[in-house]
Amino acid sequence: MSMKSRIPLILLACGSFNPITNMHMRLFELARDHLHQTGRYQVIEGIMSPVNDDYRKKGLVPARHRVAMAKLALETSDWIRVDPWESEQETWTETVKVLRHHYNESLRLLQYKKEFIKNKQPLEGSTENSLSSHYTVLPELKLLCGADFLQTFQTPNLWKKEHVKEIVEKFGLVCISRAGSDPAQYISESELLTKFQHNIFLVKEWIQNEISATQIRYALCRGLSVKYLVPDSVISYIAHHNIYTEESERKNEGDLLQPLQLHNTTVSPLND
Ligand SMILES: O=P(O)(O)OP(=O)(O)OP(=O)(O)OC[C@H]1O[C@@H](n2cnc3c(O)ncnc32)[C@H](O)[C@@H]1O
Ligand SMILES: NC(=O)c1ccc[n+]([C@@H]2O[C@H](COP(=O)(O)O)[C@@H](O)[C@H]2O)c1
Ligand SMILES: [Mg+2]
Repeated sequence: MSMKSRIPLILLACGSFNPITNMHMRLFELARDHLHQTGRYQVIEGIMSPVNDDYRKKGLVPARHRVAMAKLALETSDWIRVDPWESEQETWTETVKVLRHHYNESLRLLQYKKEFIKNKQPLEGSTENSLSSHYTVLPELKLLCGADFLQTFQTPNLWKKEHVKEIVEKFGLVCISRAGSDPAQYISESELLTKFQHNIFLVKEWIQNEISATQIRYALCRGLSVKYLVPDSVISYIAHHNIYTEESERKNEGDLLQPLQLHNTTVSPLND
């Protein structure tokens, strides 16, 4: 199958990115390699979507900083970008709705490109660009995550069942291995995930590491080095704005709307 006849695919990663780490960016690289090796897909774009401040996870610093850090980190990527849409909404947005938004955006872009072709106007950069070689094919949009994310599907009241169904049935998942998580087991334990297994891509990271944003924040609070774990540009930004401190780590502490209770309480503004 030539690259041209492959299905164009967009990867979307949702999370706190508090702060972005080298591993967050590696997720995209690992996923793209894996999908290309299937011979069926061409990954055309990666989107990182930092969660809204209203998610109220402990230690979550303002989205403007998380977005700014992700932008700095992704300056060296020619295919991954950060999208602030989710972080700019009035409240927290459930992940399936973020997927729907970006799916609709890719539809709009396709319509726009088709208009250009109809009017026989030359499409900007249409000769070499791999993005525009697919301008008449609707891309698939898949949710990119780590194996611990898959595990949260099992947490009571955290995800609506119809949302999980829509994610795996309509969109699809690409899940990267993570120490301490066994995604194949989570799938086998879930009737729903088993049913849509064909739409869940499990990717093994052979070069194991255990970078976690929480550990990065702890190191920063203690004045320890995080060099080579997050990009230098992000380290400078953190130092310049003094973002991660003991005080920032106490943010949302004891909040009744901690993520684990998202769908558990009637007073939560996070419910619809
Ligand atoms: O400690 P926290 O604050 O939870 O930070 P984190 O490193 O888990 O990072 P996020 O929650 O922001 O994760 C965003 C996504 O990245 C995934 N991810 C982060 N670090 C990873 C790692 O080392 N290996 C595999 N997946 C990872 C994670 O599963 C989510 O799907
Ligand atoms: N019901 C839902 O849609 C739901 C529930 C819990 C977390 N999430 C998302 O999963 C991600 C989890 O990120 P963290 O691992 O940083 O907590 C966030 O993007 C959050 O919005 C979605
Ligand atoms: Mg996490």
